[in-house]
Amino acid sequence: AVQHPLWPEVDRVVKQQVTMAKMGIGECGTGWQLFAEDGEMKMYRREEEVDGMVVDPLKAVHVVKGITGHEVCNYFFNPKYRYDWETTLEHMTVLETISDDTMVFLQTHKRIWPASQRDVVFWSHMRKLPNGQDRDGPDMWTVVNNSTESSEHPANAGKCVRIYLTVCLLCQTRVHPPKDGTPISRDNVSCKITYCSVVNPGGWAPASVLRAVYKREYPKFLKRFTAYVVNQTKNQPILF
Ligand SMILES: CCCCCc1ccc(-c2ccc(S(=O)(=O)CCO)cc2)cc1/C=C\c1ccccn1
Repeated sequence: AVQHPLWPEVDRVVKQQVTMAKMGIGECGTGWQLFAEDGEMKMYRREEEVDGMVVDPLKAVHVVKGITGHEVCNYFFNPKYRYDWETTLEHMTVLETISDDTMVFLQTHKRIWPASQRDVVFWSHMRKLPNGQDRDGPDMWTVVNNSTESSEHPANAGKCVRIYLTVCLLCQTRVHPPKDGTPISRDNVSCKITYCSVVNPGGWAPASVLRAVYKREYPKFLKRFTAYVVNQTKNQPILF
């Protein structure tokens, strides 16, 4: 089949992001600070600035009972659910459907005072990853979102400041088979979620405002999103 022009970049960025998401915090270089903790969820950030702008990389690790990596990635990737869980989303447009696992989105996010409103254009790709070492272990699933250009939606042409982001959601399903050989239920599955993101806020925004936004929004986002998946799947057959 003829390759889409974005495909080589998608494949390269996905492999690079998955490699980094798999690395423990200790292996990801120095300077990571634990800035939020809530039960199984741990959120780390590194203070980093590019051209005087805060681009603090974020890495969150969470373990959620009762859901699988395939289910988590479906609800994160599929646009039909996004308004249900993405609280800062004002508008989302699918600019292009490249394949059933690769799409291009335009999103405008609610204005966060005193900064100006932001928008973002990114490709999003969902993929099952071979689990390599232990053959019979459950697979890993990932969704990678990466900013891209759109000639129809040039950056900073309207009221919004264009942000640039790379996001990786990496999910590993864990199955704890019941001792008595009864069929596996949702009580026997859990999902280890690693969420990595680097957001360049585009135009200038005060470092204190950005860091306050990230500190408030990211824990809220991950808790809300995972609770949403638990609620959506609780009475459905398990999707491995
Ligand atoms: C001054 C404000 C600067 C930036 C505001 C902002 C805009 C967009 C985004 C953002 C965050 C995650 C994604 S995604 O993971 O790809 C899921 C799909 O929506 C896409 C966009 C982040 C943020 C900044 C903070 C912030 C943090 C967690 C939640 C919401 N806002």
